Amino acid sequence: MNIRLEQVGVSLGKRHVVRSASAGFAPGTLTGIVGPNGAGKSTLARAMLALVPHSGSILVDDTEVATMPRAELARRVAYLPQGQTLHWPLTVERLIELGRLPHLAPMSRISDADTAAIERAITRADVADLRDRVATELSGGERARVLLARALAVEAPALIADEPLASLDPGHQIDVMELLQSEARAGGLVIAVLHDLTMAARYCDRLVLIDSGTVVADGTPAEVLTPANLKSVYGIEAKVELSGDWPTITTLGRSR
Ligand SMILES: Nc1ncnc2c1ncn2[C@@H]1O[C@H](COP(=O)(O)OP(=O)(O)OP(=O)(O)O)[C@@H](O)[C@H]1O
Repeated sequence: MNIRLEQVGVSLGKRHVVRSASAGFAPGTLTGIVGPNGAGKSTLARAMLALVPHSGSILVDDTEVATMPRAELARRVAYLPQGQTLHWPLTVERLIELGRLPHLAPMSRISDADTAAIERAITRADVADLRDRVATELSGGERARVLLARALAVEAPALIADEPLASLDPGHQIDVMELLQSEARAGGLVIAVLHDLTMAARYCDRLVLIDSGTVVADGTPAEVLTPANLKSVYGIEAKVELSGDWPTITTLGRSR
């Protein structure tokens, strides 16, 4: 499975939120999409799920996403949306079960294979202790892990996670990044929208840096997270050390 973006544009209202974005995503790779607030990261992720109309082309294995039947796209690309609110007081287990919906024929019940996938997702996202809780009563971090479990339950060859670390404590941030990395190591195509550059540098194989709706850098963390890029895109002065296995970034302050 491959995802390829060619000259993608997205307009919301009168605003050109994504402009001429081109990038390719391959199996076995954890790619971080980074960039400042409002850069267009979530919009680009949503375009890859055909949730907003786009110009240019977004190809999933040579098929344009806009023409792909919704259920097929949902089976091929799992999606963890940003900051989702829950409206129904379902148990955690029932909520995670919803991840199997793209696999179910109309009016059919979940199969043993679906149950096994749900159990794998519960284990991988470390939410077994929450399975009988009512999802609307969870803390922000607990909810984030449960929603990740729902996305994992799809067992799609690709996963797009929009800010999967939001509201997580440091330990669970590491757990989630290790989980995303292991999905990629197992052959998955994994894309994560991230704000934490240290986590992005440490765990991602590749980073795509977005600014004002445009891809401004695309490469290894060391290639992308340069002091010059951090200054021009985020407006910060930062020290980048390349001595270890991944670049470490110390933010020194706003650039003047
Ligand atoms: N429905 C909409 N109509 C008009 N503009 C919108 C709409 N939705 C989002 N935008 C604008 O599009 C731009 C990109 O938004 P997007 O959510 O993709 O950014 P982002 O990079 O994910 O930001 P953040 O890091 O803050 O989550 C922002 O300026 C936002 O205000």
